[in-house]
Amino acid sequence: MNSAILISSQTKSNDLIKSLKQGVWREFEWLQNEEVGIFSTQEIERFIEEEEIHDRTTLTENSAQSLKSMSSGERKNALLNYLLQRTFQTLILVNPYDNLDTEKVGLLKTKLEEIGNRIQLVQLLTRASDALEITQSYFCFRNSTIEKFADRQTFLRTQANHTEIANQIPEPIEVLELPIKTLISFKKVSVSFNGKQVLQNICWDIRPGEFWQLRGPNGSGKSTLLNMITGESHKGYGQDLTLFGLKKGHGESIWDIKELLGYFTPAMIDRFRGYHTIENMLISGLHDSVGLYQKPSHKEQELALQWLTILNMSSRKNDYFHQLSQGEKRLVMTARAMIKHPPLLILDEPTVGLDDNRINFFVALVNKFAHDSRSAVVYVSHRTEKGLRPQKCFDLLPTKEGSKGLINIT
Ligand SMILES: Nc1ncnc2c1ncn2[C@@H]1O[C@H](COP(=O)(O)OP(=O)(O)OP(=O)(O)O)[C@@H](O)[C@H]1O
Repeated sequence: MNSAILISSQTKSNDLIKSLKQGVWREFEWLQNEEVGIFSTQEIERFIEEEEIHDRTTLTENSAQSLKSMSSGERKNALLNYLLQRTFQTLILVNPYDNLDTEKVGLLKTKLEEIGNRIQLVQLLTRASDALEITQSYFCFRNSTIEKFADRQTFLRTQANHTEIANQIPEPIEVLELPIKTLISFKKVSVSFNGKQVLQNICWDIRPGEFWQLRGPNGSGKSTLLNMITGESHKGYGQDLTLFGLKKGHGESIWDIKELLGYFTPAMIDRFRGYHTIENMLISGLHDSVGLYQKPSHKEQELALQWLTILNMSSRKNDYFHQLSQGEKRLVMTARAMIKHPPLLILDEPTVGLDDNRINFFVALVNKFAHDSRSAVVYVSHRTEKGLRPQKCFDLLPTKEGSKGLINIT
């Protein structure tokens, strides 16, 4: 029986999977006796860790490329191919389309519908609209219980409506103004890896206050482009790339860049292991660290409280960050990236894994921030996020000679 279970971004999917396999839920008791494979981003992260720490290349035995250096789409394919070589009777899929471009989502759906005729699929989804057409029974995991829906229509009706944020975005303590007209300037920048051309003659200027969406299919070079801005990639050296008025490779340090940048990508949370309160986590955005390592000032605490009020978390300022759900952590980390109104804010696929309710709130927050602040915003996403209002899109269009860039005014 192919099933879909709607979960929220608060749900700890690993715990839910464990309880499903242990037969805690009557509706899924049959899972106890099954060979179960798991298809999720967390599983991919686990295999990457195995590769890095133990040098085990389970998913990439027949590939010249490491799992870590693969794009999200390539990683998903590697995991799916691995799972399909085993003899599982059931596959549990956790948000299988996260990080995939529209074409890959279509291909994966076709593949899963075909697999769903042979083995059982249990989909754990934060977005109701992701449920496969071949799904036969629909559930929701809410208040620690599993509830059954009468049919697909009732299940789909759970999707929330668009929301707006009424509060003004809090002003920063210090305004970071740069006396320049262009924050970032790529002029005919090209990148290749091991002879494979990824980016070709990219020209892109980001000016103060602009709201961009960066789009492109899996592997088109979005992260490669962003990594040249954040300093995570050395591919910008020797090219015509200007970051905050400084030509790349002319003495700028990673700290100079960090000061001017707000950045959030969900992987930051997966790698973060520290113990900090939510309040301190937010304030750490003013100090360019993840987690606070000094006593916060009264002004900083006041500012954090204003942000927590926007996030509807003001009563929880002293809770520990690691105790939050995935969705709550995302919101706190996004606000952390916004708190100092950096000249440039980069949000890299921030809504992956969030549920429909939270996505609506998140989109409203980003729209509001882009509108109220003087920060430029670059928002990376495969999905056309309903309600998001970027002014311009930078589209990467893959060709045999690497991706070309195209600017679209929305
Ligand atoms: N360090 C590396 N070594 C080899 N190849 C790499 C490396 N980094 C990126 N690539 C390759 O460059 C291409 C672009 O990767 P990138 O991660 O920038 O794409 P992306 O558009 O961000 O993809 P996705 O949407 O899937 O995250 C991919 O084919 C990827 O495998």
